Amino acid sequence: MSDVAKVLTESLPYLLKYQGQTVVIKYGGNAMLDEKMKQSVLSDLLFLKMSGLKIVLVHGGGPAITEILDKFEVEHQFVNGLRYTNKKTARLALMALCDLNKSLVCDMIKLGGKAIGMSGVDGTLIEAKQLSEQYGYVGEITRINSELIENVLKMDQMPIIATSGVDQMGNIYNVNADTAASHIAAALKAERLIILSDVRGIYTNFPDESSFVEEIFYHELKALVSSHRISGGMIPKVEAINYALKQGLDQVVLLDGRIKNALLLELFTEKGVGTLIKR
Ligand SMILES: Nc1ncnc2c1ncn2[C@@H]1O[C@H](COP(=O)(O)OP(=O)(O)O)[C@@H](O)[C@H]1O
Ligand SMILES: CC(=O)N[C@@H](CCC(=O)OP(=O)(O)O)C(=O)O
Repeated sequence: MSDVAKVLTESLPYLLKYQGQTVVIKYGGNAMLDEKMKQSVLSDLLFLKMSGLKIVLVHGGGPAITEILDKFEVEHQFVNGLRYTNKKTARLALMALCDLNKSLVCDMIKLGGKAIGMSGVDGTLIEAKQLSEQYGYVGEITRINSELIENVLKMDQMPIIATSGVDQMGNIYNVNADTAASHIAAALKAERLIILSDVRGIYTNFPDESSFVEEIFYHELKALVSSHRISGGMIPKVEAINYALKQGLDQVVLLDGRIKNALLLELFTEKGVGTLIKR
């Protein structure tokens, strides 16, 4: 059998396994910076959709938000991995994320796919309230309009979601994209949540390459946060993973969005390439 035929044949059990399953993919802003890799990730997402998976793409855009804030000379800083946000920052974050959102939709169309881009503000997709005064207009999610996402999926379109939130008074909140992805996965009762970042996975002693782990239990991950071996943007990810696992997902996978075909290797081969976090 040729190598190509072998690969195709071996993918059959996975195609059957994932048929009709909902998979939420969180695509981080740092992993999106390389244009070539971005196109490759989008092409893998389209491949997965055409293979019968219900793909929901939730994206971040930290670097794009930073760029726009710098351009408008708005001061910004991160506290515990979350960006302190005032009213102006929340609007500029929405602006940057929506711009990115539409460019992802255009890229998907160019690849031959069908996608609908939405922010969490549209249709109150992500309803939020103030998390704490400490962070200003950073949102804590109070409800996900899962019906809206399900309807988009029913239309055979890929939902692409920018994660700003809104409250009943029309106030805009800056919602961390990992947090949003975990709430969306839980609300949709998704089979899987995959977080695409700019790191191979979890390191028990970051950045020591030899401390990379293929599998880890959540309680072990939590211990790494307590001992300060997990920091920065990884902190909201750990919180998000906790939420998803508590809400019933069996596992969450952290993957390097800069590895070519990481998603296909993770879903369609025996051995994944990232870190699997279990309950
Ligand atoms: N123990 C750890 N293992 C892996 N990454 C870690 C760890 N502690 C901190 N990090 C940092 O977390 C970063 C991922 O978070 P972030 O930059 O916010 O990504 P994204 O833009 O994908 O949301 C990694 O690039 C790494 O610098
Ligand atoms: C509250 C908060 O920190 N919001 C994030 C929202 C974007 C995000 O989460 O993007 P990444 O996934 O690329 O990090 C921010 O302002 O950067």
